[in-house]
Amino acid sequence: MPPSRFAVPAEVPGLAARRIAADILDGVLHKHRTLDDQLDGAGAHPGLKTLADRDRALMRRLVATILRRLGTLGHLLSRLLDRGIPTDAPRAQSALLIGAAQILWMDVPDHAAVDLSVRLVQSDRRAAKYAGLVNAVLRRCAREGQPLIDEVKSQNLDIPPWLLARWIGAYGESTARQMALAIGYEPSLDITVKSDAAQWASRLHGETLPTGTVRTLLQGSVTMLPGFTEGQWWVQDAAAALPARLFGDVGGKTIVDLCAAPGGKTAQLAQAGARVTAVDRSPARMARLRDNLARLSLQADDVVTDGAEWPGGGNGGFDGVLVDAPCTSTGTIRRHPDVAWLRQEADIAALTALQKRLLQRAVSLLKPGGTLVYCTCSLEPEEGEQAIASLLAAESGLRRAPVEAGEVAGLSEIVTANGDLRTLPCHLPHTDPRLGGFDGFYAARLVKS
Ligand SMILES: C[S@@+](CC[C@H](N)C(=O)[O-])C[C@H]1O[C@@H](n2cnc3c(N)ncnc32)[C@H](O)[C@@H]1O
Repeated sequence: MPPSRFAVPAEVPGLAARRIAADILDGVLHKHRTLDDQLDGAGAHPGLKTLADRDRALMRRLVATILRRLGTLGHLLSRLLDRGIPTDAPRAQSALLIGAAQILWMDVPDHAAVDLSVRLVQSDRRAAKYAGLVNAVLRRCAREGQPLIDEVKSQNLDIPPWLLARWIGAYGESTARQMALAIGYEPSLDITVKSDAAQWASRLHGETLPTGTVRTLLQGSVTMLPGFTEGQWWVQDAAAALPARLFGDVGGKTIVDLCAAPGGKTAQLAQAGARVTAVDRSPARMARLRDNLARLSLQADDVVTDGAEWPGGGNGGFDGVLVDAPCTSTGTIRRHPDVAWLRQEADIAALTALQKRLLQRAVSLLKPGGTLVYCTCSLEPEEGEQAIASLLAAESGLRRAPVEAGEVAGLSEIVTANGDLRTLPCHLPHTDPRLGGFDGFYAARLVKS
């Protein structure tokens, strides 16, 4: 049997983390695989298991930084390379990106960043011939990189042009550029607590947002943090925590969560006393929902099926239905920077068709007087405002129940003129920008007559 390449003895410290980062980066950029898919579950990179916690955290941060700064890095390398990035050796490209990102944005000494990238190319058959080039370009990057990226700071190169153009169309030039700027910062860790937010904010070295979410800059594995194993809280962006609250008092009510996994909103509803039926099409994601609920000691019925086809429980309708629909996820780019480069404009049409089917089914599952909450983590109006406008135009038995600012901690800037929620990455500004911002979410509340 050939020796595993992850079992090579006495490797230079830190090289394995860079090699795995290069593999994962290649996965996103050349094989169109998501980061989630490569970091967790059955498709996870096999080398991850061999890394110490610290190296694994560094590797994740490195890949996320590169994807968050990919447009700027591409511009920089094109300025430093006379003949462009070598196209016949993907490892040369990833070694350049890895080296430059560490030099410019991470706390890694320049000489170590250059040396590790040179070793990366030397250990790849096709890229080895570029070792001298990688060495020279990264040394230049250490000397000249910062002024070169400062020159293009205002151009928002890290959001793909098609997407930035859409945001300018939807939100105006100034807001769209503020959104792009906010997405450039590393995201905080946001946590929904079962109770006593102030105590958990103190224990997790964070702060409590006006909406009740605990926000911290702690890094590393969340499973090691106090309260995780005890099931006292779960990870959930502050904006993602808002839609489930639009049902108001759910104690004893029957609520279907039609796209439920991995269960953040199911957990909120169950914690608030609802009798929840969690539906999701993905068996793997539903397994995560079950694990999460078990850790949190919360109960929900679960059904693995296509929510757009699910006939319901046959009990004459539910008090509430939540549709947290699959979407382009462009509101989550700060947390999932691969989304910016994997999504294409054509995806929007396919997803809006699915969102429409799920909404139609949700309406039929409601009893008269029941409440429908629809939300997406997308910044694209087709998946938010326009989806609800079309539904209201088609269903005369539905009316909007406008959200009041008082229901969302008085944050009137996140309530639209129609009474829907629209959070943006540039909302919730903070003196430390790493502690500011929301995921981009849309939510509407409708009532069946
Ligand atoms: C935005 S995520 C839901 C997140 C979840 N509500 C939470 O708060 O943790 C969308 C989910 O929809 C599921 N999904 C996609 N198409 C579906 C369908 N036709 N029926 C039911 N679930 C679907 C996906 O598997 C995914 O888990």
